Amino acid sequence: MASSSLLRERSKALPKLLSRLSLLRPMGGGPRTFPGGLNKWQYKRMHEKMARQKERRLLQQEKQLYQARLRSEIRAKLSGKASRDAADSSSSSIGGYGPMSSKDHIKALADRFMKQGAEDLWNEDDGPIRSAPQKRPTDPAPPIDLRKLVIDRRNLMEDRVGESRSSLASFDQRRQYSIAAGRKLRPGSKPRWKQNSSSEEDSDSESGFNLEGDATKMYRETKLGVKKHSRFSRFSIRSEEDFEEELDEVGGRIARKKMMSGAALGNYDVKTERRVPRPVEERGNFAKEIEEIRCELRNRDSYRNDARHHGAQEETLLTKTRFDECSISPLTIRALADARYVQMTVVQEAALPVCLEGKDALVKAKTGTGKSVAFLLPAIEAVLKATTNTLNQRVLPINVLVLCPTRELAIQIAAETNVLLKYHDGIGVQTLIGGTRFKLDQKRLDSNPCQIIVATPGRLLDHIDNKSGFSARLMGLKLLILDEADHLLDLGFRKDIEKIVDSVPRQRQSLLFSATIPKEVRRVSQLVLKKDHVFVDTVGLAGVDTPIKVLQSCFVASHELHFHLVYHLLKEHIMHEPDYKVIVFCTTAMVTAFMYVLLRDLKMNVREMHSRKPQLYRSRISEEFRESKNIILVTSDVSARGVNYPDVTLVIQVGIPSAREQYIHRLGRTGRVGKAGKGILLLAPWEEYFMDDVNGLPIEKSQLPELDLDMKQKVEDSIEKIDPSIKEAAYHAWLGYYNSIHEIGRDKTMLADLANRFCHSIGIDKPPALFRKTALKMGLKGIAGIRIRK
Ligand SMILES: Nc1ncnc2c1ncn2[C@@H]1O[C@H](COP(=O)(O)OP(=O)(O)OP(=O)(O)O)[C@@H](O)[C@H]1O
Repeated sequence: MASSSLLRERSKALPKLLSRLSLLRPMGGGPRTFPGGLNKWQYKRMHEKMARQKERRLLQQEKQLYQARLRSEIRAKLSGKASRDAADSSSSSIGGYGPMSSKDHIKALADRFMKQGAEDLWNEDDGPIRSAPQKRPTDPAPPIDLRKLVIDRRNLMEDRVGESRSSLASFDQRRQYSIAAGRKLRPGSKPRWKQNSSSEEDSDSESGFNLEGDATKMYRETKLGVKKHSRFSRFSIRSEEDFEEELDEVGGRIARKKMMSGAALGNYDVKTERRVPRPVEERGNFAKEIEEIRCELRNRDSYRNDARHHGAQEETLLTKTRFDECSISPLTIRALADARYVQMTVVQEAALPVCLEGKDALVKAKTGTGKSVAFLLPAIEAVLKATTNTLNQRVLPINVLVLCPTRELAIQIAAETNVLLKYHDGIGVQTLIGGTRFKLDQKRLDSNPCQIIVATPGRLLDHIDNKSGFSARLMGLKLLILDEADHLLDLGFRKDIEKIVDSVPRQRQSLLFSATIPKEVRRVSQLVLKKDHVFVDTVGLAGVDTPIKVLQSCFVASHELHFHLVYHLLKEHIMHEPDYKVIVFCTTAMVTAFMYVLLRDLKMNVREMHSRKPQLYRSRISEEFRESKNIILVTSDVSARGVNYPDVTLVIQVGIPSAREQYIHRLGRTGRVGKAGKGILLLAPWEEYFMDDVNGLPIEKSQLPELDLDMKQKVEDSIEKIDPSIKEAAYHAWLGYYNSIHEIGRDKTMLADLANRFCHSIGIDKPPALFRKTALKMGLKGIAGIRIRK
């Protein structure tokens, strides 16, 4: 018995032994298996990938060291310490100023990373973040400086005079937007396409980043307060630092000028420029002046509202500048004319000169104002320029990469590119987006090589990592574009963007576009942009971020009434708008699914779109909604940004948007290209705090309408009929969404209570149970009102 079982064991072990031996076989002939059951090629590719990753890691470290060193040198130079250090240390000096001692270098690095707000520049490899030293609580609050208040008031008066001028200018049909640039245009100078030939001096100053030249020039210009004007006198041109400072100054003027990036130069970038107070006798009665200041401040808001009101009538989108005035290919101009694009929009007029010049730019313009064309034209020019140099290359390089946050947006931009490429036979564009088969992408790339790729970050990284030869093609990249840049630089996408930026050449032009650019994004934009990039802002600090012709209102009602209200508002709108086209935004995919089923049951012509739907379905619905009238699209945030559905008459947002920016983008699906539109925000009473986040936007709080009893009953009957699994999924999704919102998610007991109220509103009495793991992850285990699955 024993010997037979031994025999059986041995016979089992034999195949394993043989497979191990096969690894040791000499090279040549016959199939071989490698550890993990990989074949030879998979094994080889795995090793190549690992080697690439290692190389990338090393490069990254080296890059960081280099950049840190460079920053230290700049800092040392600006503080004048370098020469002393050079004298102290025996090491050689570069260009007249020596490197810092290692001690100073470490101190400088610490300064730079410990600066408040530098967390975004922190890298995993840099080690843990420590908070900046806090101000001691015992520090007495600074006394109110009455003199400063009076001086501030004078500045306020100046601002007001400036504003009334600009408002007059707007009556004069002139747009106001600002370009914050490292290089400034001279008074009366023309944009590139208007100049016969650029002077040598100009091209010298633009070539490369001359540390000394640029910094000194910027300093001189900022210090002297030089404001230069281009041919487009309506552009106010400011250095980026001016702009940053202005942002900081909103709450009251600070007599300081910041130079270079605060995060990069530590304290050395702060120049103190004292305002000289006027002698006392000149100042008159302080008390009276202070009272006037108060009055001024009170009036200021109403004055701005007035200006906005007038602006609403005056805002025009198209400028007098025509596309054929700018130096783009005649073939593109023909295509533009075919698409009936003759005059430029404001953002195109402002951004094209900068982008065509080859400068890095961060561009902010309202939703629906033609940003896509503003970056696609330079994209085509970049390909044309690159093609002349790459005619004989065996592999066709990818010259332009456009990154978008959503698949629908990528498809739309590729379609728009094709419109502009109508007469360019040799140039192609392709999309790389999730939700399609990877193999199909590969086939398309091989059979139909293209120079322009429009991609979502995840799928692009798949190709970089897994498609042999793709990274090599990316080495020909000349222009990187981030559409909806603030979203792409958000935490959700940032890591992917960092990886993509690491996979493309450093010598490239980068353009970032969005309708919203929060301050924090301006800081991290340096992940992609060069330091001397240009900031083109067609909205301006005093401007409103939303289209002026869109009427915005807000209803506050308890959850139980939300679905009834949505139905009522839709009915009303349909009655008054024969060609209605409505988008209803919900907080999550599953809440969207619930809303869709409800409205469908209420016999509305409704479609649904969210991330849980297959890509083919999403594309079909997107196309149908674009082409149709008298239709309602219920959607999650997949449709919030960039997608251009023409003639949307109403946007309803149910529940709080994830951020102010998201509110603006969702609203921007209506009122495109200067058209009129309507936006309604529907909040529960406890969500009303969001109104502070959208402070400054012209949203009017509206009275709740009387709800018809029959209609109420109808909605309740429909809710009753909805499948319990849809309701359950909606509850779970709702809980997840609000848990992730800081203001609500931090008080778990309250969250559970609110979730129960939502539960009632969708017709469930008892909240559905959560998986133990999910509850743990969400920090909801053991919270009253949260049920856990047994
Ligand atoms: N010069 C032009 N003349 C007329 N129409 C234009 C012009 N440029 C763009 N458009 C139209 O403007 C509409 C909006 O353009 P686009 O989608 O590029 O806006 P956007 O600024 O990118 O909006 P969002 O911020 O929502 O992404 C499109 O329908 C486009 O066809």
